[in-house]
Amino acid sequence: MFRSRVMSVPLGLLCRCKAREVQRASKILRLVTASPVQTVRHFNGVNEPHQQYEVSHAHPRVLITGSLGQLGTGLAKVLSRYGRNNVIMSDILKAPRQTQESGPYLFADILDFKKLQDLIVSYNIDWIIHFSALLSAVGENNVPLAMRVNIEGLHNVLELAKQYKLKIFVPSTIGAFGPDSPRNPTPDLCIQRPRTIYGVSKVHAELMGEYYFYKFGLDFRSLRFPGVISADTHPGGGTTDYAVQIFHDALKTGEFDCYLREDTMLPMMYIDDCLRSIVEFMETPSERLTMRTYNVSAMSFTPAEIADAVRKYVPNLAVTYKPDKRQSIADSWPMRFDDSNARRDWGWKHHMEIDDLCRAMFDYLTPIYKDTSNKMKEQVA
Ligand SMILES: NC(=O)c1ccc[n+]([C@@H]2O[C@H](COP(=O)([O-])OP(=O)(O)OC[C@H]3O[C@@H](n4cnc5c(N)ncnc54)[C@H](O)[C@@H]3O)[C@@H](O)[C@H]2O)c1
Ligand SMILES: C[C@@H](O)[C@H](N)C(=O)O
Repeated sequence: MFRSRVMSVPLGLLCRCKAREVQRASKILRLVTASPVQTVRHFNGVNEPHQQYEVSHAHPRVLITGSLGQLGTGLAKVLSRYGRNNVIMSDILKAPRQTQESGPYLFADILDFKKLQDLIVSYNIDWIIHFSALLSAVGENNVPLAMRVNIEGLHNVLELAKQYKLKIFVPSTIGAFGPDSPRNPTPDLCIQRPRTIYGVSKVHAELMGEYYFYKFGLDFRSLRFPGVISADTHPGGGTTDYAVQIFHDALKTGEFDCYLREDTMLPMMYIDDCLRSIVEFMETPSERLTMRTYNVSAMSFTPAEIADAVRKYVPNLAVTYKPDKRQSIADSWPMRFDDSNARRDWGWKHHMEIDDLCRAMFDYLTPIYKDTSNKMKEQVA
């Protein structure tokens, strides 16, 4: 459970008070700090107030970097249980109106150390959830940028988390393993020689975080995720994106071109399980963790298997397989994940299997595509 920070009594106030007044002053301060909700003024670099927000002191204040991506959008909603203004979303993109209206959203480039420092101090941050990254396929297309965002960006948040004693979560991935790792199943501890800049940057993150934990006592936590599947946001350019695209194409055209071979088995997870794992892991007391980086798993399937599952909803779906350069990335990744350590240490359990995932995707997407097609018909008529 999160323990709220103890506010210190200002020295000047104490010196001026006699004993009875000291007691009275501390009582008042205790009352003020015990109050679960306070209005906090945030200041920008020129000492102008940003805005006033009601923040809950019973819960951590969380900064999410890269929060407009596939995972951040969902996690911000899940964490709103900590209080609407306890979750600070940040990214380098213009946020949709809905995000801007749902709580604090700020521009923050992960490469800008000072700006991040300003946010952490001004918003009195307790936890950082560090999502900014270039994923596997886009990373291979721009290696220098991937090195900057995924490696330099990580250095910035690690150093700030150390400086301000924050708890920090940095996701890792099945992509942190390579062709020399055991692939079926892949355990937590084994050889890691990934062949993508994305994978290399994630091994770097795991090792740096663990180093900061042992050297400086930083509460660094990481989960290695499978390919994450969600309906409300599009994935950001990974090798597992096909498993989201198939649902959209099935509903839009009934035809799907898959860039992986039909027998390419990869670990996958539905977004709700993924987000729940982050919250449960972050809320686990440190003493229960025997490691700082854990595999988490849900299911594994091939493109042929997900196509069959999708055909229960779109029976005439036609799929063609045209492997491209993402095939060699997928061929170097785990086929199944061994997550027994996460299950043992902090009780990790997935809820969704392949049929649950298909139901959830169609429940969300079918009305949207029906609505779009009705509107198009109306326009033509
Ligand atoms: N989605 C998955 O399948 C999956 C699986 C395993 C691990 N992960 C990890 O989870 C994290 C989030 O993944 P995601 O799928 O949401 O990614 P995403 O690509 O959807 O989102 C990443 C976000 O980072 C932002 N970003 C890029 N450059 C930035 C910069 N310079 N400063 C600040 N923000 C910047 C982007 O604008 C984007 O919104 C990543 O670290 C990723 O490696 C994702
Ligand atoms: C697996 C994960 O890290 C991401 N979806 C990718 O394919 O790059």
